[in-house]
Amino acid sequence: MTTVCHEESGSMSAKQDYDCVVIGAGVQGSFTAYQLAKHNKKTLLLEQFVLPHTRGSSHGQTRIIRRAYEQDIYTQMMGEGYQLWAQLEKEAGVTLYRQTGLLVMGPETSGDYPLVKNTLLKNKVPTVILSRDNFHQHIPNVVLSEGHGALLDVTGGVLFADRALKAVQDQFQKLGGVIQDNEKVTEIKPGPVVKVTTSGGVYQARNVVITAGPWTNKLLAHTGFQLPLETVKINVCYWKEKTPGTYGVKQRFPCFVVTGSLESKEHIYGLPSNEYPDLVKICYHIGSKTDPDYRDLQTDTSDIDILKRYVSRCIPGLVPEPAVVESCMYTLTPDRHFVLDYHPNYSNIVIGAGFSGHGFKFGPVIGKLLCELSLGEVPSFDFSSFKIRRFQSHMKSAL
Ligand SMILES: Cc1cc2nc3c(=O)[nH]c(=O)nc-3n(C[C@H](O)[C@H](O)[C@H](O)COP(=O)(O)OP(=O)(O)OC[C@H]3O[C@@H](n4cnc5c(N)ncnc54)[C@H](O)[C@@H]3O)c2cc1C
Ligand SMILES: O=C(O)[C@@H]1CCCC=N1
Repeated sequence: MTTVCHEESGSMSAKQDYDCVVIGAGVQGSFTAYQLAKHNKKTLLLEQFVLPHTRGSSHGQTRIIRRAYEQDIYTQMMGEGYQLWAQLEKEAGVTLYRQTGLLVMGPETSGDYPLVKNTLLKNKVPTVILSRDNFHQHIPNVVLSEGHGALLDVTGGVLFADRALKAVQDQFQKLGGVIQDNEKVTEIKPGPVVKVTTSGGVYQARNVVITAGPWTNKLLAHTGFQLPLETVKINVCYWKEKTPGTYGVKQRFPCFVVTGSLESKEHIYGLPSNEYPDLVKICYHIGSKTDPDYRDLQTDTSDIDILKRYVSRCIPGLVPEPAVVESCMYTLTPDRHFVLDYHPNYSNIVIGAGFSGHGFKFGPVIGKLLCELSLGEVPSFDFSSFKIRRFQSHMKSAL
């Protein structure tokens, strides 16, 4: 059992016991805590900021959901992902997903486009391949670049991100889970019982899950370990429609990604106008290095220049100057694949990190896996691609 103490006027007063403490209430920590509570574990979810907040990676109204990926593993994980999102919609009585389709465009014979096409077809995902001749008929108001292929992942769409985070946190609390926000974890003392100190108290638990997004290495430093992670700031740009509704979610305009190649460095994605009237979200997938505690001091806007050129060339119905710019962060691994694993030195500490700018859609699947790892259960999918040992050479040089 777990003892929880709070320092009040210098004295320590005992509070509730917990089986597991989850650190970080972004999408991954919230789904992990929810799964643990579903398994009747007394779970505490700690968050440094007052919820909801906009300082990490999970805020904002929308995210893309898709099965279109270069690698089978993600396409297959999303098979279960869609089911788990639908389950949460049912439990919480809210709509979290809107199907729009995902338009994938990119150099037809090089880079990621042919890999994505192959994965979709191999995994029998409903897909429409668009020819240059019929592209305009299906997707008016978008210019397909010379040499690019185009296809539609029919399952793609928009996830209502803020609403989803609230829904999963509410369900967690309904199951008896406890959220303590405005409590920053300042120390982790590993051991058979892990001691977690926050700005508000001291907690002990047999199991801890670290889902701290861009702050992961700051927390892991307390355990004498570092992952090869890099945090980057993304300028989240919204572009005004010249004619309102041209690219609207109600007009069934799809989400889209432009895949890159060695020759074409465009890694761009967009979502239909929805959350702000007449504004389409279009971002560049490569950001500038930042410290999560000083995100606003990173003022590089070279990504916006790339986007302006792309918008004026390929999305002619938009004003090629962003009307709104917000901020968000990616936590990148060297290979852009996730970290889902036990701490290398402490088997009762589980780490979920490095979601590399594409983790939101997987939240329900990742929560399930991190819960299984924390409970010592056999994982329901093969997570070998996400293990820490793949970074052996990076870690040696980092330490
Ligand atoms: C601009 C942008 C667009 C994206 N688009 C998509 C998309 O279309 N589709 C998609 O699937 N994914 C997308 N992603 C990626 C996705 O949003 C992230 O992978 C995901 O949100 C990561 O969640 P997380 O829980 O790991 O991190 P976070 O959301 O950052 O959560 C970590 C939490 O830990 C808390 N924390 C950290 N340190 C402490 C501490 N010491 N004590 C207490 N709490 C602490 C933080 O405050 C934070 O709330 C996008 C990301 C960005 C930035
Ligand atoms: O994860 C996603 O689907 C989006 C789109 C591609 C780039 C990053 N995030």
